[in-house]
Amino acid sequence: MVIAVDGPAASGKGTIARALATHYGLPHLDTGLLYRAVGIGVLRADADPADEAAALAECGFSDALFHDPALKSEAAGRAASMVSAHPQVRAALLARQRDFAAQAGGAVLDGRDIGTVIAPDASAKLFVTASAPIRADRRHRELVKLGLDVQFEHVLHDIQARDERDSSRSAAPLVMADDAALLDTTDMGIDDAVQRAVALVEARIRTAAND
Ligand SMILES: Nc1ncnc2c1ncn2[C@@H]1O[C@H](COP(=O)(O)OP(=O)(O)O)[C@@H](O)[C@H]1O
Ligand SMILES: Nc1ccn([C@@H]2O[C@H](COP(=O)(O)OP(=O)(O)O)[C@@H](O)[C@H]2O)c(=O)n1
Repeated sequence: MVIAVDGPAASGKGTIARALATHYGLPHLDTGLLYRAVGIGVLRADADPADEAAALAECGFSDALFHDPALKSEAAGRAASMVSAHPQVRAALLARQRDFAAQAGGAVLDGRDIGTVIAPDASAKLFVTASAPIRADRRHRELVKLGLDVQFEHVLHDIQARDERDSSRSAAPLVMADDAALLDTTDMGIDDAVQRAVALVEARIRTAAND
């Protein structure tokens, strides 16, 4: 079984994807980490994330980079959002994600284009969202907990800029797949959101079994 979880920044998609992976005993891939790894590579090379060739040169990173705390920073998120708009970068990272989705037994992946591009035939697709101020509040708390000195207004502005960039790019923009179930977590705590996500996946599986 493949479960696709997409949505904008700090909507809770990673939390939900991890919980679904535990619930169904499936491996999980946070695909945002791939774009963050390229973004941080570009920044460390003192290059411009808007430069497609410079971004493409950073696509050969190893999985070890996923554990680098710098990937969590706002700067990495911003750079990731810029490098992810380059079609050649998306193409370079495609096989890694498709291979993960195709492994025996299935997988859970979260990102922006899982249900539309990476795993269009996924058994269940969720599109997780929440209002921008709520998402900014969650991300702000997360960054403060990590010991980073960031202002709420700055995080909100960053999230809104990323929403705009991710939704308006021509290569695999952030859009809800036609056959995805919408999960708005604005007024839900984590436990409620996870319970609702499991219920939506179960409903999807039941419908598929009856088809
Ligand atoms: N429903 C929720 N209510 C409150 N906090 C949440 C909820 N879902 C996630 N969070 C918290 O918000 C932050 C961002 O969640 P995360 O799952 O990483 O989002 P995303 O993967 O969409 O960027 C984390 O600190 C997480 O614990
Ligand atoms: N499948 C994906 C995952 C992330 N991304 C890009 O990578 C950036 C960082 O993704 P992320 O999932 O780590 O970000 P958050 O939602 O956790 O803030 C996003 O703003 C997107 O531009 C993408 O284009 N496609």
